[in-house]
Amino acid sequence: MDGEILIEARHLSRRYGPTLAVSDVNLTLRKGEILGLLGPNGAGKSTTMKMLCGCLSPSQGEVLINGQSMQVKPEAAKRSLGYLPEQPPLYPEFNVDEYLGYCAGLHGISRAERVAAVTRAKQACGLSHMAKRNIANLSKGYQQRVGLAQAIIHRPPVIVLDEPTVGLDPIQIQEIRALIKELGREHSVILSSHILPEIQAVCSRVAIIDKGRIVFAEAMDVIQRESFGSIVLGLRRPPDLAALSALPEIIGVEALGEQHFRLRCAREADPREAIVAEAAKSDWGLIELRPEVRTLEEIFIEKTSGDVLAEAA
Ligand SMILES: Nc1ncnc2c1ncn2[C@@H]1O[C@H](COP(=O)(O)OP(=O)(O)OP(=O)(O)O)[C@@H](O)[C@H]1O
Repeated sequence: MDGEILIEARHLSRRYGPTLAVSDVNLTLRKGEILGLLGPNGAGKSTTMKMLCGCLSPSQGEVLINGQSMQVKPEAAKRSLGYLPEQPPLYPEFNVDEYLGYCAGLHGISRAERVAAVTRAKQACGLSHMAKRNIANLSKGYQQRVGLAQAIIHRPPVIVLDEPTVGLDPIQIQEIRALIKELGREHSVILSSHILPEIQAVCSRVAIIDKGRIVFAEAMDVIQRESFGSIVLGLRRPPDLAALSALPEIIGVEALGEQHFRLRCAREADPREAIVAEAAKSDWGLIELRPEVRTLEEIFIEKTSGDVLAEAA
């Protein structure tokens, strides 16, 4: 994707004393993207999000928001950014209008423009009918909507959401995911989560973080296309492996048994037709041809299995 780059993290690292929580992370968020930062507990998601938002200084590296360096020009960088931390910064004794008006003021929105800004944010987050309700009396789902409304009150091009559905019930989770997708039409979004279906439901791209490092990053549609990354082939009269390796767009061959093979396909390739044609021509006796689906879950477990096993233990 070639959209304008709105967040660029370059070689970000962060230490807490002896703990290296984030190590040499490079990330980009482009216009129009919803990027999911997925990782097991303790992987470094929150630390990364805090550094992206300028709430925590990196031990090393740099963050650019809309071309402005968070380290050199934090005010300019923060103007382009809305942030919903894991614990939303709500004042329970305020009503929704009061709180959002206060947040608008913090973002430097003039008094004359505040009412319009609050109205717009309430509308975008489905809060118009809750305007006079005290935040303390709202359900957790509606409190999260208020958290999202404060993140977009100054119409930033980018919003950063740290674990936005934690602690919500299943219906609230569906609603907040739908709302994030809706906000993604107007804003580019980066959200962190340790919930795979969340990333699958909401994001256009995923980066997996494990032990402070980005171990995988790819567009969702490529993952779905690439889930077709290999083919299991069964042949009654197989040739030698070199002949299978020579098939078009095959980049690796593994024998699964005497008559079964796993063929790894080149990125975005679909060599099925060519394989069938060659098998017929060379009389290999084709008995099976099955694309293998590699789900995000499998990729996640493969890339983070150490942690998952440790957690299970
Ligand atoms: N203030 C701190 N002081 C010391 N260590 C910290 C601090 N904050 C985080 N850590 C450690 O840094 C590592 C990364 O933590 P972080 O909160 O960024 O991970 P996370 O992926 O957001 O996890 P979770 O999903 O559990 O919130 C963990 O080992 C954590 O214990």
